[in-house]
Amino acid sequence: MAKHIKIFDTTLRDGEQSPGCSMNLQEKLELAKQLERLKVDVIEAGFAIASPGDFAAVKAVAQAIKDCKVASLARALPADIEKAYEAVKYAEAPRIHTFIATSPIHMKYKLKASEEEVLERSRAMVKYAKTLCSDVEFSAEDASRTEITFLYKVLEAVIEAGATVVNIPDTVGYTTPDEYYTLIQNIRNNVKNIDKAEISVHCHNDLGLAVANTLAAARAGATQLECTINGIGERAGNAALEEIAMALNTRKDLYDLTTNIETTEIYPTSRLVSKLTGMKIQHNKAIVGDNAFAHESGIHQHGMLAHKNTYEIMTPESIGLTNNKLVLGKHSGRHAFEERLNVLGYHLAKDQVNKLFQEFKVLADKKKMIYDKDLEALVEEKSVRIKEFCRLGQFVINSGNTITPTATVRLIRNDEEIEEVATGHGPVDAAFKAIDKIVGNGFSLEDYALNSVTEGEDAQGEASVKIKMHEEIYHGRGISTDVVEASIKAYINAINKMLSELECQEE
Ligand SMILES: CC(=O)SCCNC(=O)CCNC(=O)[C@H](O)C(C)(C)COP(=O)(O)OP(=O)(O)OC[C@H]1O[C@@H](n2cnc3c(N)ncnc32)[C@H](O)[C@@H]1OP(=O)(O)O
Ligand SMILES: CC(C)C(=O)C(=O)O
Ligand SMILES: [Mg+2]
Repeated sequence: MAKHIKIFDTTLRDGEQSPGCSMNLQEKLELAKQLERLKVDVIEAGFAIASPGDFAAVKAVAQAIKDCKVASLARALPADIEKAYEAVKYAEAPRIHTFIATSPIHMKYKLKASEEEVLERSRAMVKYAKTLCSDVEFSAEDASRTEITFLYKVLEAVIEAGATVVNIPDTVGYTTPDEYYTLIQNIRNNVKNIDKAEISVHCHNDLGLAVANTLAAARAGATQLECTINGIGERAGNAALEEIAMALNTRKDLYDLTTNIETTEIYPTSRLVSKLTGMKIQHNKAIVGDNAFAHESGIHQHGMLAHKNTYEIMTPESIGLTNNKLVLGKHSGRHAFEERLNVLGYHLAKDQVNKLFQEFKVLADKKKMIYDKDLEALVEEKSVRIKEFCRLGQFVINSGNTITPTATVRLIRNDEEIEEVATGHGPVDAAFKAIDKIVGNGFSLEDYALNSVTEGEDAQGEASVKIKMHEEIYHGRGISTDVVEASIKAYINAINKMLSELECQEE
């Protein structure tokens, strides 16, 4: 009988620590609901004390999620632990996740604390967390570089203090599969009362070994695996949930382990994370990359035609990927349209689907073929998860290599038309400056990129922008066959997101 192993998703906490990957409250809620559909066991929703925005997001996730445990990270400090509990206490199954570094280098230079002090603080803070919450996870940060007998001592102390889960992080992605296997096995064999707690592992990808290390730990008897969607996370990222889940699923013969993961929700979740964070998925990424199920060469195609198992060790359908190329056209109906949106990770209210369906028909009249990426761009641009504070009326650009680029932009705000003119370094810069004049500034442009969304002469250009206000980043996307129009729409989209978030915070 296969053993069950738990999946702890930290996309909303460690994943969000990826540079440029921050999400706002609505986005975090949307992702948490998708993680619930994916059936992860634990959602680490954030680090409650890090900022008021983080606190609000952890609390909102705790209130919304019914079927997963919800955790908040906390340093081994009373104020952190209190804040974490204040946010997660609304969950059906709340967890406080407290941590402290145990390696010599972290204790000496970062914490400036002796082994005795760290041991005592670990014990005391788990004990304190237990007075608030019955489920307490303790992480020995940088465990893989910790002196082993000290690690045993700390783990014994926190288990005695009531920790329900002990996590053994490879914080800096330093270990290797053989070494990590032995570490987990040694912990199982040498730590007193280890069977009273779950053994969790948390791997980073600095050497590209995060998933391999996680799987080695699973074989050695770890009972909880920490990971993120698309492997996003601090530096080179965390172990990728989709790779772990599909490795365990595909190699049941080897691991004999089962998870609760609903694998057909993997692809939608991956797309959603990419959209929300603005972090593109490399084409050759395992499981969820564009090429993961593409067969280019003749011998492979011949093999596939003869029998799919010649070159496919899992089916695209098993991760929720169905017919990912040409999808819809102008004769498609609402049901097929909504079904495709679900596959792409968008679960929208009926009125939102109806609104988008009208837009889709307009696009389908212009474009012969509608691809997934056209649909994603449409949803993002039409901003179904945010309020439309302002929208583009019209714009005129005067540009060339011998004149100063000038833009006239007219926006519609509360049915009022407002027009401004500005010059810039190029047509896009001029248009953004004209928009700044209308909406006022106080935010800055952090990033701007332009890509072709699909192939062919009617391919659409997709602009993506990131703007920053009060340390929060807002992503905007815009799509058009005209790249200046795409850029303007992306900028307005980001501004609308920012204004929606500010309105939410005021409520
Ligand atoms: C491995 C990981 O992923 S750890 C999680 C990383 N995530 C984050 O850091 C989230 C974002 N962080 C933040 O917003 C801020 O760093 C905060 C709010 C948490 C803390 O901010 P500040 O109080 O300004 O402290 P700052 O970040 O500069 O320094 C960290 C302090 O916490 C201490 N500290 C670090 N880890 C721990 C711990 N686990 N337990 C107790 N104290 C700790 C450090 O020694 C330092 O203390 P000092 O101020 O007495 O020197
Ligand atoms: C806080 C801990 C679990 C962490 O993220 C790490 O050590 O990488
Ligand atoms: Mg980490």
